[in-house]
Formats: sequence, structure tokens, C-alpha cells
Amino acid sequence: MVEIKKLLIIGCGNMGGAMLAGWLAAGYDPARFAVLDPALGDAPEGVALYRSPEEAETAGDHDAVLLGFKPQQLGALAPGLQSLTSEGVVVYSLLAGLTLAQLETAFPGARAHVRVMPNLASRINKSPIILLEKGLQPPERSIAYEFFDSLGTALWLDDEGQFDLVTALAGSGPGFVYRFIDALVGAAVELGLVREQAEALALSMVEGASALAAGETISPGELAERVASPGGMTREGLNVLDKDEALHKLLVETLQATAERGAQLSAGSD
Ligand SMILES: NC(=O)C1=CN([C@@H]2O[C@H](COP(=O)(O)OP(=O)(O)OC[C@H]3O[C@@H](n4cnc5c(N)ncnc54)[C@H](O)[C@@H]3O)[C@@H](O)[C@H]2O)C=CC1
Ligand SMILES: O=C(O)[C@@H]1CCC=N1
Repeated sequence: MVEIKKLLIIGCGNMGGAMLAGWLAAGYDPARFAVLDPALGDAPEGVALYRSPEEAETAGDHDAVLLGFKPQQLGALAPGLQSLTSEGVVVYSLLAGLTLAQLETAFPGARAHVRVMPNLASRINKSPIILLEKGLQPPERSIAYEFFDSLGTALWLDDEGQFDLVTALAGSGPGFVYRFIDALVGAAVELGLVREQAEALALSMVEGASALAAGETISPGELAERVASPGGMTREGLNVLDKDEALHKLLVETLQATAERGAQLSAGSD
């Protein structure tokens, strides 16, 4: 049984680094992690850093790997990673768009294959983490769930056909939220506020609004109605966003374009 006694993170850039920081912040022993990355400056204290598969193989003490390089690199890197992904090792993959079947083909010696979709808030243990697996035993599923749930809120997805869409929502989502906040700040500045003040107000507003909505039983849509006092100011702004379903249509297009890119990556697009 694979207990994730030691996880080898292969490619520890923005996303792998955020997850590693989250696990360490959650109290996991640094000795349970190792990194294979030819370009990373430093690994956190207590985490072994290897520069080549051969170096990692010499240590040879991991029972799980987390693939954190780019999806476009899979074909080139997989042949050199075979000995690190055989003999019962479980392969966890962050590679956007790449399917379980593609992971099975690339790493036929692995015990099981798991797609994992986090976002950068893993660093502060506040990320949704979507999981989809093939080959884990029930106790291993529980261990995997607990391990990834420590980075925020994990959930198992049953339908791989929805993976690109949940990636667009939960993995890419922070990018869209940051763009929205940035646009809100830009608009406030254009209308007369000082940027520093607008940014501070926008960030604390979004933090509070999100935390409130997460703790409420009513939906975000209903909360928007609560903000809009009858005959008040907010309704006028909501009317602009709602006109011709402008925001709704924009976001359908946004998620669609993002999810479609997953299919392109899966098909081998650069
Ligand atoms: N950035 C994000 O918010 C999210 C990224 N992902 C996925 O995470 C993966 C990594 O994305 P980022 O962290 O954004 O990219 P990144 O470019 O920041 O990190 C990639 C890392 O891979 C390393 N690398 C390159 N060649 C390597 C090799 N031969 N062996 C080992 N490591 C190698 C690089 O040095 C770098 O540290 C992608 O597959 C992406 O789809 C998934 C969810 C969210
Ligand atoms: O942009 C990407 O491809 C990755 C996947 C989700 C977030 N970042």
C-alpha cells in the first residue's frame, strides 16, 4: 500500500512550490518531501533537492511522485522518469489537460495514476483540490484525500469529462479573480481614487465578501440581492453587469476558452 511516506516533486515551480509550502505550513515533516528540478534555486530547509533523475534514483526512497512540470514536456521527460515511477510508485499529476489514459501510457510501471488540480492558494492552505484516480485501493484513497485536503478543500471527481471545466473554474479561477480585482481598481482610479487606497479597499472587500459567502447558507446570487438595498445605489451597478447578461456571457466565453485549451494540450498542442 502506498502511504505517501515520501513524495518526490518533479518540477517545483509556481504550483509545485506553492503546494510544498502549504504542506510544510500544515506541519508535514520536510523529510517527507524531495524535489527534482534542474532550475530551482533552493528547496526549503530539510527538503532534498535533486538536479537529475539519476540523482533522485540514487536516493530512491520515494513511494509517490508529483508531476509539476509543463504538460508540453510530458513526451520528452517521461522516458527518463521510468525508473522513478515504477515498483509500486503512485503518480500524481498537475499537468493541465492530460488525461489518466495519457498518464497510464506515459508511466506504465506506476501502481496508480491520479490527476490533481489545485490553485496557487495551496500556499496558504486555502485551495480547492480536485482529485481523479485510477488504481488506488480504498485506504490509499483516504490517505491521498487527507494529504491533499491539508492544502484547502479536496474533492473527488467521478467524471473525467468535466476535468477541464473544473480546472478552468478552480485552477485558473484565481487568474480571473485577480483580473477582476485589477479592473475594479483601475476603474476606481479612473473615476478619481488614489491607486494605493483603491487596491487596499478592493482587496479587503473581496476577502470579506468571499468569507461571508462561504459561511452563508444562501447563494452568492441571493447575497448580491441583499447588498442591493431597495431604491439604493448597488442596484444601479448590478444593472450594468446584468444588462443583456453581459457578465454571464463573458464568463461562459472565458471558461469555455480555458477548458478548450485543456483539450488542445491533451491533443499535443505546444
Ligand atoms: N500555475 C498554476 O496556478 C497552476 C499550474 N498547474 C500545473 O502545474 C504545472 C506547472 O505549472 P507552473 O508551476 O505554473 O509552471 P512553472 O514554469 O512555474 O514550473 C515548472 C517547473 O518545472 C521545472 N522543470 C522544467 N524542466 C524540468 C525537468 N526536466 N525536470 C524537472 N523539472 C523541470 C522548472 O524548472 C519549473 O520549476 C503545469 O503542468 C500546470 O498545468 C496546475 C494548477 C494551477
Ligand atoms: O494555466 C494553466 O494551464 C494552469 C492550469 C490551471 C492554472 N494554471
